[in-house]
Amino acid sequence: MAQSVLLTGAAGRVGTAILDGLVDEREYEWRLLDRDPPTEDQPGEFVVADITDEEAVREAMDGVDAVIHLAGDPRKTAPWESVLPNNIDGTRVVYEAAVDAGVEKVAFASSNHAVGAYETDERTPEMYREDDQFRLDGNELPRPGNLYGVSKAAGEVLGRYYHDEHGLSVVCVRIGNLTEGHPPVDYERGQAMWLSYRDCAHLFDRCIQADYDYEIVYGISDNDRKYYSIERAREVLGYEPQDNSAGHD
Ligand SMILES: NC(=O)C1=CN([C@@H]2O[C@H](COP(=O)(O)OP(=O)(O)OC[C@H]3O[C@@H](n4cnc5c(N)ncnc54)[C@H](O)[C@@H]3O)[C@@H](O)[C@H]2O)C=CC1
Ligand SMILES: O=C1O[C@H](COP(=O)(O)O)[C@@H](O)[C@H](O)[C@H]1O
Repeated sequence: MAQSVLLTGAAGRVGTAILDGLVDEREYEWRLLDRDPPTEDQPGEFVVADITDEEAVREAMDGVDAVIHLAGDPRKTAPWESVLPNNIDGTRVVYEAAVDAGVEKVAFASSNHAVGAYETDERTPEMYREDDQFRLDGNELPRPGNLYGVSKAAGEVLGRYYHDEHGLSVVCVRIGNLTEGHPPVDYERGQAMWLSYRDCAHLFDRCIQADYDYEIVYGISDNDRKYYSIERAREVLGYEPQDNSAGHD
């Protein structure tokens, strides 16, 4: 039987990359959720709801095997008044409803900004370059450089709690810079953390398919320039990225 997957934040950029890459490739039964109604035909049932609405999220979770949780405020400048409800409380609501519905796995869209403060003046810009050996691998403590990053670190810790106390399988994907078609231009940091649309779709597909307990992995393509290791994503999820920001100049 096809696995049923709830995709929150389905109308956004990451949601679009995932759906574009997987709809014809995989026989998932998609349930899509976003507070913004769809503007075109969708490949599954579309629930218009806010993730802070506990009852609506519970209903959307019914019969679901796995959740890809993307909904939230993605702005690095997002104020506390927005990240507290949308990114922190909304994420708690999603995990809680997943546990209550007996969902097996949740993949949480974390961010490079959960660890942005590792990019110190002493390390940059050298760490964005190919010959630099500095790597973050997911074992380091969060070190956010803004309140958005704090909210993503909170989502990761909530996932740890729902795994340890309730047995939910959780993978937190610290997504780099998702840009369609080509890596960011004239932006070394963005090139080091580029995630192509097809690698993004493949990575979240692996989050649905693989078995894990609690994991933090980096979501970037196989870039020559990098300061995030993708080894854990390869080992645990079977992630095999095809793109590289090198060679796009
Ligand atoms: N695009 C990127 O490069 C990166 C994205 N991320 C994370 O990935 C996730 C998706 O990001 P994007 O697709 O780029 O953002 P986006 O803004 O394009 O999509 C987010 C979607 O979530 C929905 N949403 C926001 N708050 C909601 C709420 N309270 N209830 C229901 N729906 C809500 C919005 O309507 C929107 O469709 C976010 O959590 C973001 O923090 C993390 C790192 C990098
Ligand atoms: O978490 C996010 O990170 C990406 C990349 O960060 P940036 O500081 O290099 O722009 C960002 O584009 C995205 O909007 C955000 O959600």
